[in-house]
Amino acid sequence: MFLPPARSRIFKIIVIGDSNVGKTCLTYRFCAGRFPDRTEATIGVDFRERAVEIDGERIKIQLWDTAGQERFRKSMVQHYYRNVHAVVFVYDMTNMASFHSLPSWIEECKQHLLANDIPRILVGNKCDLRSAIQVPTDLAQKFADTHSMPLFETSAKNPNDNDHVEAIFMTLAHKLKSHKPLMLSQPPDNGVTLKPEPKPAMTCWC
Ligand SMILES: Nc1nc2c(ncn2[C@@H]2O[C@H](COP(=O)(O)OP(=O)(O)OP(=O)(O)O)[C@@H](O)[C@H]2O)c(=O)[nH]1
Repeated sequence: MFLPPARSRIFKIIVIGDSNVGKTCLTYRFCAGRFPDRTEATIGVDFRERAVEIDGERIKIQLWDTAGQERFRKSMVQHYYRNVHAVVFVYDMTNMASFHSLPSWIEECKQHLLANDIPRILVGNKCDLRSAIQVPTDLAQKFADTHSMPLFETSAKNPNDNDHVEAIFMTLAHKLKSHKPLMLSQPPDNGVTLKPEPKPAMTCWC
C-alpha cells in the first residue's frame, strides 16, 4: 500500500532588531550557508526556510526576516507575530544604539505575542569587526540574564563563524522540537508578500 510521506513539522521563528544589524545576513547564512553578495533594506518581511533533521525527525525552520526600519514594517507587524514559535533579537555589536533599542523590541513582542513561554534568544552580530565593538559582552550578558534569554555573539560575515550561526538556530530548533508546532504544507498566506529563496542543498548540523 502506498503511504504518502509524512509532512514535516514547521517552526516559525521571527528575527527582529534595528535596521542594519544583520538580520538578513544571519538568516541567509543559516539557510544558504554563506554571506549574501549584497543586501538591501528589508521591506516588510522576507522569508527563508531550511529543513533540518533532529533526533531522526525532519523539521522545517521558517525564518521571518523582518524590516528594521519603522516605515517598512508599520502595516506588517501583526503578520509577523501570528503563530510564532520563537523570537531572535539581534543587535549590532559595533552599534550601541542598536543595543539600546532592544527594550523597545522586547516591548513590541510582549504586546503582540500571546504566549509568554515562547523561546527567545539574543544575538550580538558583527563580532568580526573587533576594533569597532561598542557593546561589551558583560553588558550584553547582564541584559540577557535580566530577560532570561541565552546570549550568542557571532558574525554572519566571518566564514569561521558559520558553525556558530548554525549552533544558534539549531539550539532553538532543539528547544522547539519539544513544543507543539504548526503543521503547514506551505508558507502561511497572511496577505504578506513572501520571497522564497532558491532551495539550498543543506545537510543538518548536529
Ligand atoms: N562586518 C560585518 N558586516 C555585516 C555582518 N552582518 C551584516 N553585515 C553588513 O551589515 C549591513 C546590514 O546587513 P543586513 O543583513 O541587510 O541588515 P538588516 O538587519 O537585515 O537590515 P534591515 O533589512 O534594514 O532591517 C550590510 O552591509 C551587511 O553586509 C557581519 O556579521 N559582519
